[in-house]
Amino acid sequence: MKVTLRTLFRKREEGRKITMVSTYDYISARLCQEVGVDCILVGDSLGMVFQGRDSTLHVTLEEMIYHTKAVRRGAPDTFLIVDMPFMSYQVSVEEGIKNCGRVIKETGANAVKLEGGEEIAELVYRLVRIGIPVVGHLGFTPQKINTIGGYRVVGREEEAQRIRQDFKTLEDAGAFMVVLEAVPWQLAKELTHTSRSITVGIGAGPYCHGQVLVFYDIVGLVEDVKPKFVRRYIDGAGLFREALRRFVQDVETGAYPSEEESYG
Ligand SMILES: Nc1nc(=O)c2c([nH]1)NC[C@@H]1CN(c3ccc(C(=O)N[C@@H](CCC(=O)O)C(=O)O)cc3)CN21
Ligand SMILES: CC(C)C(=O)C(=O)O
Ligand SMILES: [Mg+2]
Repeated sequence: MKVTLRTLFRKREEGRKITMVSTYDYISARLCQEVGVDCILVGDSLGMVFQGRDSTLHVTLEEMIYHTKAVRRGAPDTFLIVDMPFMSYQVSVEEGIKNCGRVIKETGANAVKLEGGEEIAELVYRLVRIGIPVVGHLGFTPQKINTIGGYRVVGREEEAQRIRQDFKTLEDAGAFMVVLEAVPWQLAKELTHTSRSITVGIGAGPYCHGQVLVFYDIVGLVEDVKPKFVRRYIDGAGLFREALRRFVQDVETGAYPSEEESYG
């Protein structure tokens, strides 16, 4: 069954949690759909996780489109959200609309995600009226790493009021969902309980309507960063290393391939 906006809001109304995974490829997307993940986000975290960059700032629109097409082939029925990359929607409302429109037309995604609050409100309003569902992203917003000044919780003390205001502004502009990243759980709880939209937390505590993590974090393949909020469900890197070691050993010793694994 295809996941739609209505499915997601029905889940919210019934008090059932919404699941989202950020991933970038066909194989992992297939697995997500198979186990019933509601939403896949093609996150611009691919700049760090897939490309090995030290921030998300270098990712291009073409790269996001390329990965989204692969993910869509693996997960045709999942609600698919594309993270709009840095500088693809900040220059002007017109350019933002053009780029978001391209993404939707070329990839078959269902929605776009934009970082920020008041500064993107006009764009959010226009997109929603055009017919493009918008996901907001508040708290720690990686595309502002250089002004935020590194990885940290955003929304303690005076910053909380800014986030409350931005949250309301996004909802008023028509955002149907808001990702809350690295905000104090008390603030995420308050926003969730006063919201019309769907809140999805990452490092925002247990009270959001849904939770999102990066696929490669969930399966323990990311070893260079381990934010406090990540739960690694298996030691993927350990399992993969072991498999590779055995392959190398088998080739070197002649144990692979056998005649049965060959063509006569
Ligand atoms: N693999 C991966 N998972 C993510 O969740 C993720 C990315 N990459 N890249 C894009 C953003 C950046 N994120 C990050 C990356 C690192 C920390 C981190 O190192 N946090 C530490 C230190 C915090 C501090 O210095 O105060 C932590 O303990 O949480 C947090 C969020 C979340 N997103
Ligand atoms: C972690 C999620 C929210 C994200 O923005 C990403 O993967 O880029
Ligand atoms: Mg992102």
